[in-house]
Amino acid sequence: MSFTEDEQRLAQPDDHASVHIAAWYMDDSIEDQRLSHQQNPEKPASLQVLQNLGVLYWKLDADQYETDPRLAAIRKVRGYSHVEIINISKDTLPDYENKIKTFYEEHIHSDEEIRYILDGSGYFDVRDLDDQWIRIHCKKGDLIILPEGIYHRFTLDETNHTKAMRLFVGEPVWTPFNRPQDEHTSRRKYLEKFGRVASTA
Ligand SMILES: CSCCC(=O)/C(O)=C/O
Ligand SMILES: [Fe+2]
Repeated sequence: MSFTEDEQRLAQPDDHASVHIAAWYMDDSIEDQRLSHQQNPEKPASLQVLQNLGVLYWKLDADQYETDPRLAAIRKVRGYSHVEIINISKDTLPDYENKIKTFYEEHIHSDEEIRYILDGSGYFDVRDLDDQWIRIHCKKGDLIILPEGIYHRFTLDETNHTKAMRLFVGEPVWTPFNRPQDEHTSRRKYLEKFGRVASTA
């Protein structure tokens, strides 16, 4: 498939120079996962830090998602043929308690995780290369891509509601592989691409 210059430009992730992302290194407290868990003093993580871990980010207009040319270009250029919407709250998500537990287990996937927040908010936590948690506060209009093989988890925040679009290339596979997965092909690929481990292939 070929793309116009316009589509390629529109599909470019936001740049750390022009966009601020709400992300920070977490404290070690085992208090309620929905709290912000900022360190004292706070230790922000820039979009550049996240990009170095393979995380991509766009700020879009969630009120226009059905007609947004930027979202259309991202989907076309990156091949996201599958789209579905998940509405996460006690009243809207079947099997809510189990799902919330599963989302917060540290895991990887064998594909990218692509999430576009249409309403509400929540936290994606990702491990950096020193195994520190970075918490990303995703709100309405945030589209985030976590690369294949990155250790991560998700939780609602204190608003207790996230409505998100989940995108996928082809037939979706949502399977989480809970840590430890150090021998998993996707984990090894991730470390070869973004980590400090030399390729053995
Ligand atoms: C905000 S979408 C729900 C979380 C999810 O799908 C996932 O895979 C978390 O890692
Ligand atoms: Fe996940």
